[in-house]
Amino acid sequence: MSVIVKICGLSTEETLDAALDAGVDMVGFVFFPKSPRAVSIERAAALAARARGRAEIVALTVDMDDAGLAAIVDTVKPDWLQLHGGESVARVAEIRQRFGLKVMKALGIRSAEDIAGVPAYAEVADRLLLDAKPPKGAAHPGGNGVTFDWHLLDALDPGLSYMLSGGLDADNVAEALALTRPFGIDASSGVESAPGIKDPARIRAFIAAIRGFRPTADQGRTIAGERISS
Ligand SMILES: O=C(O)c1ccccc1N[C@@H]1O[C@H](COP(=O)(O)O)[C@@H](O)[C@H]1O
Repeated sequence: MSVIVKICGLSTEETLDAALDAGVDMVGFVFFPKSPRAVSIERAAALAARARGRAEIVALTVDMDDAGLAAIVDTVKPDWLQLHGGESVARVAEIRQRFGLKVMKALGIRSAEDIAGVPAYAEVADRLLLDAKPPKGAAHPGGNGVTFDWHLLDALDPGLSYMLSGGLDADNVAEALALTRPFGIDASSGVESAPGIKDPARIRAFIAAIRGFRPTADQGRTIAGERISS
């Protein structure tokens, strides 16, 4: 099974088309007002309509209440809700139940302690996204373009499925893939020319780097399949 690719924070037709034409699997729209990638619900709905059937549509939210989530779900009609804040295990389960959509929970990783908290979320989320913890004082919990020590993921149960993000770009994604075993890869700032400005050439190069990655024999790498919670 090949690694799936998500490009997050798209906001224009041109860059959305570049990702779709390059074979992206998931496209993400950011509903976090402080982000340079934030889009209105109406803008996201138009972009989602353009992408539907070609890639899965992800609505990225941060500690959003039910009314805000309902407005996005009703108008954008995403396939996934990405929860990128401090949502508790119980809140993730509640959102999944209430909206009847697949839920991807993003978890920030900086230390071994952060790894210890991952399995509980695997019980309630349809997918996990392991991202770098934001630098101290960062204005948003993701999209900061920073990597983390990928070796920390060695401590995870090999059967646990996850997507990887955090500072990934065309230059470092092969190394990340060689050291980890993600189900999918997600990037935002690494495919931009400036914060919030996606770059079609960088999107193409990033997806080509992932599609062209071949593990060496001694890496003996396996990709864990999806773990769908019941
Ligand atoms: O992209 C954002 O602006 C954003 C804002 C708030 C929460 C999450 C956000 N992005 C997510 O973070 C990952 C990693 O970003 P990057 O590649 O390091 O820039 C990104 O893929 C989004 O899922």
